[in-house]
Amino acid sequence: MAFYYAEPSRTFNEFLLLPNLTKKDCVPDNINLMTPVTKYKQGEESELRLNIPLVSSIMQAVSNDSMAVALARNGGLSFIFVSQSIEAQAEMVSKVKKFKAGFVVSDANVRPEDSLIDVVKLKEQTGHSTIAVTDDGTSHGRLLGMVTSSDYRISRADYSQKVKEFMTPFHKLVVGKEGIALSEANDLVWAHKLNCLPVIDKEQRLLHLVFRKDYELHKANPYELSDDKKRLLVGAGINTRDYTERVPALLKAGADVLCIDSSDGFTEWQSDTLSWIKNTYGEKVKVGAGNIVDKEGFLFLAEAGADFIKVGVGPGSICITREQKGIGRGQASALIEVAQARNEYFIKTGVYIPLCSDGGIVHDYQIVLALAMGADFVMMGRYFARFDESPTKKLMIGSNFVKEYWAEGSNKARNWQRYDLGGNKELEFEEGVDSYVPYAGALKENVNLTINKMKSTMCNCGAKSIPELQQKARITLVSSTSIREGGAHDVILKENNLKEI
Ligand SMILES: NC(=O)C1=CN([C@@H]2O[C@H](COP(=O)(O)OP(=O)(O)OC[C@H]3O[C@@H](n4cnc5c(N)ncnc54)[C@H](O)[C@@H]3O)[C@@H](O)[C@H]2O)C=CC1
Ligand SMILES: O=c1[nH]c(=O)c2[nH+]cn([C@@H]3O[C@H](COP(=O)(O)O)[C@@H](O)[C@H]3O)c2[nH]1
Ligand SMILES: [K+]
Repeated sequence: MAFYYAEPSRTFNEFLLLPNLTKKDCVPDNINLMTPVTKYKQGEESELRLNIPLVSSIMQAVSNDSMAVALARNGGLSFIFVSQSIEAQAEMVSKVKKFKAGFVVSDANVRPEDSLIDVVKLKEQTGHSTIAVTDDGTSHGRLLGMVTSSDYRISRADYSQKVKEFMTPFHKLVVGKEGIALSEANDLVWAHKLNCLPVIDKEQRLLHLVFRKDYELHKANPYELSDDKKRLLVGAGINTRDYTERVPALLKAGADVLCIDSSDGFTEWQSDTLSWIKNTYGEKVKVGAGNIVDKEGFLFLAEAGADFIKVGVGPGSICITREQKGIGRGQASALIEVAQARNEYFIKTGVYIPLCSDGGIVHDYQIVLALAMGADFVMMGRYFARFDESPTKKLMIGSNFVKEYWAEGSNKARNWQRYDLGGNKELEFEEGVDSYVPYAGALKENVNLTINKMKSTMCNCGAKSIPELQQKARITLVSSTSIREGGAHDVILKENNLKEI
């Protein structure tokens, strides 16, 4: 006979946190959001920790290198999406590892023999008006000059004119030498009234550009997440098919942690993948697994060697897996049961396995709720897709800006070879939708606001750290009428266009 759960499965929306005594030192400045990513033994510390408990989803529409850089600079971590070729994914990882704050790789480059028309086209394509002239037209070729808008006048221009005739030649450029510190580069920018300083190596090859306008961006990032060589941390998704080739390539590119990306982690595909990684590399390579929604799934992946475990089947904003396959569980119920299993496992074995709550976060407070329920960090897709740094197009719909956001199980994402499951194409069905999300601006401002709100909630709960919150939180179910009580009610909201009379 089938097994029946006694309780219905519940979502984050059905719970609230109660205030605990807030002591006077429990203020936002004193709240520590550091959290473990990978498993550790009792009395030891996790080898990989986040400064804020947020990671971005393993999705084409969310986690590329620009998202990874922005998020790591603010204390969280991205897992670069796996639904692309091994080479392309490794290249993204490598870009994050090579990132140096304030030093950009030039993305608009020409050869001296190219013409003004090429410059104009390139400017249109990239949106950048500072163009490097290198011997081979690549971003790391030998630097021969620079072109900016002030070097030519479109109205009078002869489009066939060669770049070498109007560029600012190398001997007139102020340049920085390889190894220059950002502060020194900025001093040169200011001393010579430059807009851009090229940095070159001993062979005069172009390495980076340092822009005056980026100066503001170089302000301290107190949460920045980096390794012992001051390189940003980055994660990468893997699948249960091509891991013998993908994992070595990602590690070579510098990935700090891996995570198996799947809707269903309770499979022998996953235990095989984990075994292969641990047998090949031992414990030094860290890999998360999932997704699961119950104690059985947790224990299976824990025994298989997962360094962290991801919880969530079907809660995501773009997910239709529950509708399509009838598989899933309310995210709160899933997390509560898995967290209890994790705590029991810790008591029994002395090994603490961090949990990641994946999908379904709609309000900032729900992040705190997920942490209070036992998650160590949360993975979000919709949240991050809204920002400038996500890989998707920003569009105008009506009078609003939106960004594209599509599911990994949508046809759009599946136009990628791993979805050739060998079966009849006509029998395939989508497990996610293609959508838009409201555009929200830069990651930094949004994450700062979210962190501020989370700290405020934690102050009410009298918890100065995530472990303390997990210990102390008091959580209540809410009835549907108390949800109504929680919003503005029985008043006429002013923003409802009441004109003054
Ligand atoms: N968290 C969620 O609720 C959901 C997430 N998704 C996302 O969609 C994407 C695709 O997820 P899935 O379809 O679960 O991908 P998947 O690659 O894990 O599984 C696809 C299919 O391939 C099979 N399979 C896996 N490894 C195999 C191997 N080595 N040999 C033969 N067959 C194998 C699986 O059993 C499954 O039928 C992921 O990005 C996932 O995160 C999709 C649905 C729900
Ligand atoms: O049912 C699904 N079908 C899909 O095609 C799909 N693609 C992604 N995901 C999962 O959704 C998470 C992001 O959720 P949010 O947008 O709510 O943050 C992600 O982190 C994934 O766990 C999918 N789930
Ligand atoms: K399964």
